[in-house]
Amino acid sequence: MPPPPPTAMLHHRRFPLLPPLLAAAIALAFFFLCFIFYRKITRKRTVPTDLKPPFPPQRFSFSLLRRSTDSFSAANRLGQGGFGSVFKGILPSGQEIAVKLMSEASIQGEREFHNELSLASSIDTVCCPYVVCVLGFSTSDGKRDYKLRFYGRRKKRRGRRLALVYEYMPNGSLQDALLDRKCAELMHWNKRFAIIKSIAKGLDYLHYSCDPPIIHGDIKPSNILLDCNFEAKIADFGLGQVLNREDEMIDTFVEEEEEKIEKKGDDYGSIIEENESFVTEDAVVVNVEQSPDDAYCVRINDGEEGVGVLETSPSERLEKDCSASEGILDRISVDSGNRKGITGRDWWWKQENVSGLSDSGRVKDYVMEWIGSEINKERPKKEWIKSTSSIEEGSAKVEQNKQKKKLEWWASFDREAIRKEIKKKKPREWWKEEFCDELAKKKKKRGPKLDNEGELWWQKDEDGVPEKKKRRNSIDRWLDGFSGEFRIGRRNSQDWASGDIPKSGGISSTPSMRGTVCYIAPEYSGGAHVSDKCDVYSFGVLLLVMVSGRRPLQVMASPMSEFERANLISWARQLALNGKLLDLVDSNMQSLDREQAVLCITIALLCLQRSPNKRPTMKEIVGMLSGKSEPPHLPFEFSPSPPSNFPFKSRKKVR
Ligand SMILES: Nc1ncnc2c1ncn2[C@@H]1O[C@H](COP(=O)(O)OP(=O)(O)OP(=O)(O)O)[C@@H](O)[C@H]1O
Repeated sequence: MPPPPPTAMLHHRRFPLLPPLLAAAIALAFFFLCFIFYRKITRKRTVPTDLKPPFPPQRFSFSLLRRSTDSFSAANRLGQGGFGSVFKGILPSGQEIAVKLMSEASIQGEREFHNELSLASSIDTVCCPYVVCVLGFSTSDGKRDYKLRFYGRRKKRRGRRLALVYEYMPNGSLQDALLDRKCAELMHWNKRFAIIKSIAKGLDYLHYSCDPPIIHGDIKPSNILLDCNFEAKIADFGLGQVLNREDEMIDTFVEEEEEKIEKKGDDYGSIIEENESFVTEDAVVVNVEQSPDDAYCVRINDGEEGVGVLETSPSERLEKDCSASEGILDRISVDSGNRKGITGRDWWWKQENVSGLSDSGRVKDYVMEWIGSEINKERPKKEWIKSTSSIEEGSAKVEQNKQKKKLEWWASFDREAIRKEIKKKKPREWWKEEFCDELAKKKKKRGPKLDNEGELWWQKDEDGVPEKKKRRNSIDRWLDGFSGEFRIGRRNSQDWASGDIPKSGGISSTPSMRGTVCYIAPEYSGGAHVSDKCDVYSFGVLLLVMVSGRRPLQVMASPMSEFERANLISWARQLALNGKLLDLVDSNMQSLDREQAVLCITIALLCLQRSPNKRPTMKEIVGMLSGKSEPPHLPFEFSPSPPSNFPFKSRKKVR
């Protein structure tokens, strides 16, 4: 009898595939481990080692940001903006950072993300220490972000997460430090003047030294951040745009034409004046601020159907309809009936902390009354404020005709023809010689911003391999889709209008109007091209806020005495007319330099002129502030003693 085969031999015969299967499993495990090891290595590369500018913003891994901010904990939350929250984080190297986590649902947030990154590559924060440095960004791919549910099915946890990483600014925003915390450091004139100069230099850099030049588009105290020494830097380029000098020239041309028509007494000219001056000069009705408990706010908001709503209280309100595309005001009415419920348009009212006003309901009434009287003062012959019914019945037709006429007039401009005309008449304008030629020279020296394959720096992966050569995910395709918008330097207004999601969660900004109401230049709402003079206007408002240490619209506890000061801009103009500019200065200010304070207010009034052409450039303003150029004179209309033979009429159009 033959001996029984050894058990191993038996197994071998029973499972002939076992050895190759085992070998395959070991090989697979080996490859898997290699893959994990490779991922670890490549991930490590996404943690930038040297975060000292200049450098193009780097890609951070989302998990690193999550770890450095303690999972975006509430304790690390620095603030909340329109497109998401900002958190403090500490990198493994010990470097402090601020991470702006874009809100998941916000389309505008995605735009801001893209915009900020596109523009960040143009800003050299070494040359210009007055701009907050964007250290990097992170895009987490939602597809891979799963969590295991208890019954074993995998569920998508969240979508794509976008984050921007900035240098950390320990003293937060100017809004917070000056207006809310009222930091002692900012009560010294020297500090405030230094901040003013820094902001001016920052804007000058953006307008004239950046390649390409940039319009910030949203200058306001909450976008000025303060470092540990209370040095100011400009932040938040979410609404920034590349400056297009040609468009600016066309605007100048159109403005000149408007003025010609106005001089001729054309009816249409007066329509523009009415519409624009309402926004500009009676800024009280369009001002918006996140109010403190004791402040009173009036807001214009871009509603769902492109309707601008001016609200003064839930019970009384001013309402103004705007054309969604042009922002043309065509109807204004006062509804003085008692409103029981708060409609959708009253959302902002609910958002504001109105509890502080409850004991001073009279304040609202006074403000309302005052707004009415101010508007009546401005328009003594024309009944601007009427009951809703009377406007609808009586003047709807007239308004419609005016509106039609205005639209026709605008449509009559052939932009291409104008462009040609301008080039023919003035073939080499200063801006071409000084600006375009300089740009061309710079470009030659530095080489193009795009690499050989026409890719933007941030479209490349962290290891430098162009993204095109790799598998592209949805974020990349999306980013590509938007990039053209910035190269041509303009945004389509429809892009904004279609956003629908109010910035600041309905608190402070309105992206369809491209700025923050109250700081926004009047021509924004008139459908004009965005120019650097829009930043100049916002800088003017900021100057007044810095000198006075208060918000642009605010009524304090005692309504009657403070009443005429509610609107900072009107009040400043009034003081200028009375020759009492220094009354505007913050009463808490220490070691005031009166000459510098007067200089600042004068510059502010120059910046706040209705016509963008009349406003100084940021370069001129820097010259004035640093004493290199002649101190400016007040705009003639605000001069306290006009020649007696001149029929002076402040802020009013002679009709
Ligand atoms: N780099 C930073 N360092 C320190 N704090 C910051 C930094 N960036 C933002 N913050 C804080 O986060 C807040 C929110 O900033 P964010 O730019 O998102 O919104 P905002 O400018 O206040 O509002 P909006 O989005 O309407 O313009 C700021 O007011 C500031 O206090």
